[in-house]
Formats: sequence, structure tokens, C-alpha cells
Amino acid sequence: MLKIIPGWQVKLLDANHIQTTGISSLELMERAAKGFVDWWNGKGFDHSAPVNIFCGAGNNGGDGFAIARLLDTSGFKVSVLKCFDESAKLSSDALVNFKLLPDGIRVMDWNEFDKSKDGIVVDAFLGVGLTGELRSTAKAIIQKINSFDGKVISVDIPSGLPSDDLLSGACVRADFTVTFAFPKLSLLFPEHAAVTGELILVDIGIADTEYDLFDSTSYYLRKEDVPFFHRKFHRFSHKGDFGKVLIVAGSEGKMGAAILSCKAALRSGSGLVTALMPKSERQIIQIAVPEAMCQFELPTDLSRFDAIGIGPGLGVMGKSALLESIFHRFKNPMVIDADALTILSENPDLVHLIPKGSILTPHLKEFDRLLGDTSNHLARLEKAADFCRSLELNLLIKGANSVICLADGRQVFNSSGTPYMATGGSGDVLTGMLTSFLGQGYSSANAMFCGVYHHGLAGEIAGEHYLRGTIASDLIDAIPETFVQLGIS
Ligand SMILES: NC(=O)C1=CN([C@@H]2O[C@H](COP(=O)(O)OP(=O)(O)OC[C@H]3O[C@@H](n4cnc5c(N)ncnc54)[C@H](O)[C@@H]3O)[C@@H](O)[C@H]2O)[C@@H](O)CC1
Ligand SMILES: [K+]
Repeated sequence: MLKIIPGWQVKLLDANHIQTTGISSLELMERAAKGFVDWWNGKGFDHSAPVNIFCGAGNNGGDGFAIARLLDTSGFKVSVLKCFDESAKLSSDALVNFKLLPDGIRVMDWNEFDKSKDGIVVDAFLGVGLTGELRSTAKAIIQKINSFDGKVISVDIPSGLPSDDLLSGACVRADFTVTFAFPKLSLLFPEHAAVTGELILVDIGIADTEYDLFDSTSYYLRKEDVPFFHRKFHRFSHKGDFGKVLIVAGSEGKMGAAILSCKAALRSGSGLVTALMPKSERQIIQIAVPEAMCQFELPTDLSRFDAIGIGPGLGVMGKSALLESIFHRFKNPMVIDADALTILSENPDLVHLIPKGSILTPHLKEFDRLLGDTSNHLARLEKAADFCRSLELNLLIKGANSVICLADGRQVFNSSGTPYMATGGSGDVLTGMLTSFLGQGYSSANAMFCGVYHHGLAGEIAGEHYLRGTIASDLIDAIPETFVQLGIS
């Protein structure tokens, strides 16, 4: 996993990399620019569209000059818009790249930008070096960029956005943000989604181990990290090794949730899935998921199950006693979602009975109901950290870039997923997947890394086919393909 460090420490990260590898800071800037242009070329932008690059006087602007040169070489019609006056002192690497601009590139003042013309704007005005309140000219430049109707692509971070804090002033509204080395924390906050747009991470050759020098509890979970967290099974493995799980879900009119959880658990590799559900609804699940067994009363001995997932479609009325009995009878980590979370928020004493190491999966509203109202993501992350540490529980804050908050204090932001997953039943699928991995003997942390990443990837695969027509069942159908893509047998 990639550590997320504060923006002000980027200079230290770079300095250390330069010292240990012997490369120059200019080469690092060139790698950033190359990485940006590689992504750009992959997008297949129209070559006839003029590219207007707003460049500041710092290294963010330096990236912009280097990008301008590389895009010019690729055959794009590039203009550079200087966001500094004649008296400004450019950073040394920015100055080198400014001087390297080919003759064919038109260099203008930012206020000469004609927003009515077509094209693409690249925002290389301010990066992680932003400090304090925006100066008035900076606000005017940001306004100018935002007055443009076409595509805006921010380099490293949308100009004006503080790297680790909440946005309080003006900021470029980007369609894409191409960030370097690691995602800056603020790019992962839901309240900044409208300014960040789609987030792309470009590797500039800094090894994960180079982050060991920095203290941080925030991490980013990438595709390449996930195989490491999976258990390996061998040819003598039998269905018992793949776990026996109990899914406590469904009620009259809400059996779909139970079906989705059970199917997702099976598709994620569970050996045996039992559904605890009302007897009156048994035909629905037995027809929809013939592989699942049914149970209509809570068994006295729950120790025969390796993991339990509870909540989807369960209903709330009169169910707190059931939850309490399960907490008393089962001592291993379980997955707690949906209606079970609502029951907990209405019966806060029950929270202390939850088996240690369990996984709670609230979306933002459920989070607020359970832990109290939070006004922003930063406050939410802090609250979640306290909750997890003090109760020895794990919590997933669901949303874009869902955050895996672990009892050991780490907070891991997921990178997979798509807005097409915002559809009824998507959470029920996740509950089944997480329960499945727990049942297969994964630690709670590893079950979360794998479950959350595969769930997001399943959404991406399904979303590619069905776009906004994606439904939760499509995610289940895509689970096997997630294993293929990650090389997990
Ligand atoms: N390891 C990495 O992540 C790398 C980062 N690079 C780039 O370097 C950037 C950081 O460069 P710098 O540290 O030079 O900083 P920036 O270029 O982000 O910002 C410095 C500039 O912002 C202006 N500024 C600061 N606060 C302001 C305010 N409140 N109002 C108006 N103007 C303000 C300063 O006068 C200066 O011109 C990154 O964002 C990234 O784009 C790359 O060049 C290479 C590697
Ligand atoms: K920028």
C-alpha cells in the first residue's frame, strides 16, 4: 500500500529520492511531465483541439512548461499562459523548463486567455506549494480558468485546493486531476469530488519503501497491492477450508438483500453459505440461490460458522434481541451492515458487545447516526479513528474512495470503483464479499482490503458494460472476472 504523506513533506520525499538514487530534481519533474503526457496520449484527445496551459512560477508551473514541450512534440497546438509577472522569481527547475519551451509555443499572459475558444485547459498554476490564503491575482486566475466551458485537467492538484485540508476559498474545478507519486489526501474527500473530477495517479519512480521515513496513518490501496493480501489455497483444499458463513439478512419484502449477500459470498469463494431468514420467505431464496442453505431459528451453537454477516434487509423492529444474542454467542469477527447498524445506533449499549475485530460498513448517513453528526470528512476520519481504536473494531466509510479504518489506527483509501455503483443492493453485495473473505480465514484487515477492492473492481467491470444501467446483480456477475484481472486462482 502506498503511504499518503502531507503535501508539505513532498519536498523531503523528493530530496531523499534524489539523494538515494542520484537522479536530479529536473529529471523527477521530467518523469512527472512524461507520466502526464502518457496518460494524455492514452485518452486519445483530439489533436486539433488547442491546448492552453496555465503555468505558475513554482514547480507546478515547471511541470506545466515540461508538459507543454512534450505535447508540442506530440503534435498538439500548445499555448502557455503565464500566471506570474515579469518581476516573479521562478523556481530553478521551472526556469529551466521555461527556457526549454520550443519556439512554436505561444507564450501569453494569463489574462489574454480567450475562454470562448474551444480546446483543453491544463491547470499547472498552483500545486502542493500553496500556503495561506490565496492572493487576489490567484483568485482572478482561478476564476478565469473556471469561466472556461471545456475540459480542464489539473496537474497534481486543482489550483487553490490545500493538499491536506478542507477547501475554504476559490479553487479550479477540474474534470481530471493527474496527481504525482501519491494521491494528496484532500483529493480523496467527498466534498472535493466536484473540484477533483476523475483522479489519475502517475508513478514517478519513488519506491513505496521511500515513504517509510514519514509518519502517517493514511494509505492508498492500489490494484497491485491486493494479491498480497489474498490467502493461497492448494489442491487438497476442501469446501470446509473455504469457510462456512452465516448471512443474517432479509425480511418480508426485502429478501433481495439476502439473495445478493448470499450470492456475493458464494461468488467470492465461500464453501458453504447459510441464510438465517424468516421461514415464510424461504422459497424466494431457495429458488434464487439454490447453493445456499436456510435456517429459520438462530442456532444455539454458532461456533460451526467461520464468519457471520448481519444486516442487509433485516428490518429493525424487534430485531435488537437477535443482534444481542448473536453478539453473546459468536466471538469471532463479523460483518455488520445496513439495518444492523441502525439497530446499533438506536441501542448504543450493544456496541460494546460487538466481537473485537468486527467490520462495520456504514455509508455516510449511517455513520452519522452511529457516531454522531460530522460536518466534514476530516472530522469524520478523526471520529472513526477514535471509535476503531477504543472499541478494537474496524469500520468502512462507504462512498467514492471508501475508507478502511482499522483498529490499529491505519486509514486506507480504496482506489477502485465507479459512480455507477451507487445503486440499490451494492452494499449488500459488499457485505457478502467481506463475510466470505472472513470465513475463508482472512484477517479482518485483509478481508477488508480484498473485499473492498474487488467490490469496486466488479463495479468498474460491470459499469463498463452497463453504464448507468448497472445493477447490484451485475456486480456479482463480475466478481469472477475481478479474480482473473488480479491473477488470483
Ligand atoms: N514528488 C512530487 O510529487 C513532485 C512534484 N512536482 C511538482 O511540484 C509541485 C510543488 O512545487 P512547489 O513546491 O514549487 O510549489 P507550487 O508550484 O505548488 O507552488 C509555489 C507557487 O505558488 C505560489 N503561492 C503559494 N501560496 C500562494 C497563495 N496563497 N496565493 C498565491 N500564490 C501562492 C508561490 O508564490 C509559488 O509561485 C507539485 O505540486 C508538483 O506539481 C514535480 O515537479 C516533481 C515531483
Ligand atoms: K495545479
